[in-house]
Amino acid sequence: MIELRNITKVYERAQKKITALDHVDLTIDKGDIFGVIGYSGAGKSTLIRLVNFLERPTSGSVIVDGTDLASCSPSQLRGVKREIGMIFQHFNLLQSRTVAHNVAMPLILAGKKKHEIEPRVAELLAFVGLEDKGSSYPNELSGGQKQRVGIARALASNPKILLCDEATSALDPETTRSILALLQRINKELNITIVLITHEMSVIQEICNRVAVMENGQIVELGPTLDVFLHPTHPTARNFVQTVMSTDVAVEEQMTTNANERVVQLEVMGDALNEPFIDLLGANHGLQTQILRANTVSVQQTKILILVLKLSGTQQQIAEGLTALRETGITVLEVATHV
Ligand SMILES: Nc1ncnc2c1ncn2[C@@H]1O[C@H](COP(=O)(O)OP(=O)(O)OP(=O)(O)O)[C@@H](O)[C@H]1O
Repeated sequence: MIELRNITKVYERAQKKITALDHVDLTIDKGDIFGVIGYSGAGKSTLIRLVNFLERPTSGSVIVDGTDLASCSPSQLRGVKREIGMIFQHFNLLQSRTVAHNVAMPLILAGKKKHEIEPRVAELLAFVGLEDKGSSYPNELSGGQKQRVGIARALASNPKILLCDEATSALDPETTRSILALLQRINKELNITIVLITHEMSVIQEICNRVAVMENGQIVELGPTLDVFLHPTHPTARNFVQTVMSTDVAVEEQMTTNANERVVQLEVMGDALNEPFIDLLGANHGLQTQILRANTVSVQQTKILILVLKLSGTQQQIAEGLTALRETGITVLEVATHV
């Protein structure tokens, strides 16, 4: 649906060159809620603004729905852009216009007639839960309500893609959750592909099915959100994951002094969560189990239990116990044998 091919973007300011994007390749599929995360200056805004050609690449191609944007005439480009809505951190509403007028803006600009605009605006306001706010002004609304107006406006021209530029960064956690739930509805009910940029891993965790981690204009980690959460490889990805869950196994946890001990990390999800697997390690395999650490985390409504266990028993008992765990569908990572 969206392809960025070998994109480099260099800004020139006062004869200084700043490489904001450095040979970026990225494919975002139809139906994705795709998250881009990175620290300030990583290149996230530049990347998202390329998708609707608010920025043009210095080199490389931006392909949206099969169309190479560089090859479009101005009128073709306007057509492509109409299919891409965008919402912003600071909402970008016209303060002197009513909520209804703000939502109607794209329709007015597209030359729609009043009798078409009014029912569409009412429908959009109802969709975002602001049916009674049409005649209010933006400064009479809360931050969350303002973002709902921004969302209604972005949806007015029936886009296929919605770009979200730090859309929840100015909102409190509760309001953030309600806006993220609205974005999920937009993705599911309206079949709109969503690309969002954020510096908060909790946003990625809540709604994104795939994520790219950026640093210094490059994508340093890319994959399904669950994979990146469970097995981040790049230090920056690991740092972001650690803002919402602990992943490192402490040094003391890795120490076992006995050849008949093994420290393992288990990742348990789905049906395996209902199994008495620790009891079975004792009952069926004669193993003693000490829980060193237990964490639960939810990624996109999937609950995961992460356990670090110290198992004590003969080598054979341990091997059989680990096989039984794997057969239950549990992922077993061996943290350490003995030192
Ligand atoms: N219009 C511009 N002119 C010059 N340099 C720019 C411009 N826009 C961005 N940059 C530079 O490009 C780099 C990437 O910026 P970008 O805004 O894409 O990063 P970001 O990850 O979105 O950061 P933030 O989270 O702070 O918005 C930064 O070094 C920034 O200073």
